Amino acid sequence: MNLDLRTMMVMIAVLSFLLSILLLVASLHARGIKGLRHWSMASLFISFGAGLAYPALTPQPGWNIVAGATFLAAGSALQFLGIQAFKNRPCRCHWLMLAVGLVIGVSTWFTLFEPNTQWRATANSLIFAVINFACARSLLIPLASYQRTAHWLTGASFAVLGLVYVARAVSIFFAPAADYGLFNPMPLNPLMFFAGSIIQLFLSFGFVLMVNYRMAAELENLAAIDALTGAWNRRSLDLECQRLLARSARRKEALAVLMLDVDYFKTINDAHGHQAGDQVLKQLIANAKSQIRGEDYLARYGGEEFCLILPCTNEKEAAHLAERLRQMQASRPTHWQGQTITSTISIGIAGSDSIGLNFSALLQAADAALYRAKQAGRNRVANFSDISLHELGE
Ligand SMILES: Nc1nc2c(ncn2[C@@H]2O[C@H](COP(=O)(O)OP(=O)(O)OP(=O)(O)O)[C@@H](O)[C@H]2O)c(=O)[nH]1
Repeated sequence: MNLDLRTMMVMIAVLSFLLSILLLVASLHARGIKGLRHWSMASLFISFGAGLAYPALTPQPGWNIVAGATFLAAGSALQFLGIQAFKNRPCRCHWLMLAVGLVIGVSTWFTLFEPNTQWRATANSLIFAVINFACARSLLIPLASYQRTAHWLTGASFAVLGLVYVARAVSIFFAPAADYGLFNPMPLNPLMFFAGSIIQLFLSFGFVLMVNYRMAAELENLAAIDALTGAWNRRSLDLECQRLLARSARRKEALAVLMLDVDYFKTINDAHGHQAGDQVLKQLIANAKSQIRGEDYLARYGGEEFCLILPCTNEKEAAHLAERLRQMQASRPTHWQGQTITSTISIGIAGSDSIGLNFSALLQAADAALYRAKQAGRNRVANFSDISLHELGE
C-alpha cells in the first residue's frame, strides 16, 4: 500500500470538513442535545489544522506548522468539551487550556526558535494522547446503560487514537535524530495519518450515534411518562408490571400493589379550578416520590387514580408506607395562586402474600380495598386481606 502523505493530509482536511457539516446538520435536528456544535466546530478546526499543515510539506516549515498544531489541539479540546456538555457535566477546563497552550508553546519553540522536529512531534503527540485519553475516560466512565454501544464505539475510538499518539511519540523519540522528519518517507507517518483519519471518521459517526440513542431514549421516555405528574403512564405500567412480577417470581419475593385515589377531587376542581386540581396531583406524586425506593413503580392509572407497585414488600409492610403517604398528603396543603387547598387520599392495598403473583388479580384486589377505604369515609388505608368475604359480595 502506498500511502502518500500529501494525499493523506488533503484527505483528512476534506473529510473533517465534511464531517463538521454532518455534525452541524445533526445539531440542527437535535436542538435540545448539547455537545453536537462543539463536535462540529472541533471537526472544522481539525480540518483547518490538517489544511494549514499542508503547505509545510516543504523542507522549511514555519508559522503554518504552529497554526496547524494549534487548530488540531483546539479541535481535540473541543471534542472533550462537547462530551462534557453532552453528559451535562461541568467543564473544569483549566488543564485543557494548559494542554492547548503547551501545544502552541512547544510548536512555536521547536519550529521557530530552536527548530527540532523530533522534539516537537514527540511532545505534541504526548499532549494529544492525554487529551484523547481524557475523552475516552469521560465517555466510558460511567457508561450510561441505554447508550452502551454508542459510548463504547466512540470511547474506544478515542482510546485507540490516544494509543496511536503514544506509539508515534515513542517511535519518534527513539528514531535516530537524522531519520525523523514529519514528511520523511518513513512508514510511520503515513500509517499514523491513515489510522488518524479513519478514527476521526469513527469518532464523528460515534457522536451521531450517541445523539441518535439519546433522542430515541428521550422519545421513549416521552411515550412512557404522564406529562402532568411525571409518573409513569398506563401504557408503561402494563409493560412494566409483567417484568416486575416475573422478577418477584424468580427471586421468590413478595410484591404489593397500592391503588391511590384523591378524595372528593371533583369538589376540589369545582371549588378551586382545574389548574389547582392539577397542582394537587403534582404534589401527590412529589410526596409519593419522596417516600418510595428506586425500584418501586408509580404510575398514573387514570384521572386522579395512581398505582404503586412495591417489589420485595408484603401487604403489612406496604400498609406502613401507605399510612405515611396518607398522613403526608393530609398534612401538606397545596398552595396555588394564593389559595390553600387541603386534600386527602384513600389507598387500597393488595399483596402477593394473600393474592399470589397475578397482576390483574392484585389490581382488582387493591381496587376492592380502595373502594372499601372510600366507603369507610375516605382519607384512610384499607388492606384487601382485611375485607370480609361478605363485603366483597361473595
Ligand atoms: N384537575 C384535573 N382533574 C382531573 C384530571 N383527571 C381527572 N380529573 C377530574 O377528577 C374528577 C374525578 O371525580 P370523581 O371520579 O367523581 O371522584 P372524586 O370527586 O374524587 O370522588 P371520590 O373519588 O369518590 O372521593 C373528575 O371531575 C375529573 O374531571 C386531571 O388531570 N386534572
